[in-house]
Amino acid sequence: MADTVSDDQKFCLKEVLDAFRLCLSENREVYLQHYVAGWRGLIKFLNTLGSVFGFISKDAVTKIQILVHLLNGENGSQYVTIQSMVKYEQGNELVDLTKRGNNQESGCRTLLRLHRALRWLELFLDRLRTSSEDGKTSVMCADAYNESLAKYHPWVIRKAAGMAFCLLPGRQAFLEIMNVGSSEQVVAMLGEAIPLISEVYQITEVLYAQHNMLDLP
Ligand SMILES: CCCCCCCCCCCCC/C=C/[C@@H](O)[C@H](COP(=O)(O)O)NC(=O)CCCCCCCCCCCCCCC
Repeated sequence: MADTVSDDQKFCLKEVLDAFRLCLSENREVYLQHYVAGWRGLIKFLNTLGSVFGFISKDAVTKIQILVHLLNGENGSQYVTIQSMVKYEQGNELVDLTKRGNNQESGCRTLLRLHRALRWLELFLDRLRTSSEDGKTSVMCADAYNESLAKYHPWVIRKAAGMAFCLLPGRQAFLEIMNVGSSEQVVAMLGEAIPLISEVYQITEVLYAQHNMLDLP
């Protein structure tokens, strides 16, 4: 039977794992191109979950597009790594530091939103990896969200997110959408992916802290 979803739209955890592996340079810089690719892979997953998640996917896609635009733009060479982006945008006053101004679509503030979401992902995937067969994905997702991203979101977004989480598929179906194989194989691959995601997160967190950019408006 013909598959209605073509291969390049189909989510595969391996693709995300590979992207986050490629993110790290030898001297622990983070390649923006692969960071964006990792997010693109994750969005494919979100899109398989149905239209209730559309408002989340739409926001993430908008942010990815801003970064891709910068990467492919005339100053693209300044955006090779997150480190070079921070240096370039800060050095050229391209970031709004205290209140929203002319630089609402800076790479730094845009990436910060995804960076905060990456912490949610790390917490969620770790819960998924260590959960029992009857673990509830909606609870894992909500707990991870409340521990991370929720504090940056207004009430109305938290409410909408909470409602969407209740519609997540159960653990088994969730693991199957990852297209890796048996549950044990998915769990093993998560065990490989989470430390990489965590490392990318930590490097970015330290960099943003050093530049006082953890609260960009
Ligand atoms: C698997 C279930 C997916 C649940 C996703 C959990 C995260 C919930 C986030 C709710 C965000 C709602 C949309 C709007 C957000 C914006 O207000 C807000 C602030 O932006 P602004 O400063 O430009 O106004 N934006 C954000 O915080 C960025 C949110 C980006 C969320 C990306 C979530 C991607 C989830 C990918 C799922 C992958 C599942 C993992 C499987 C291996």
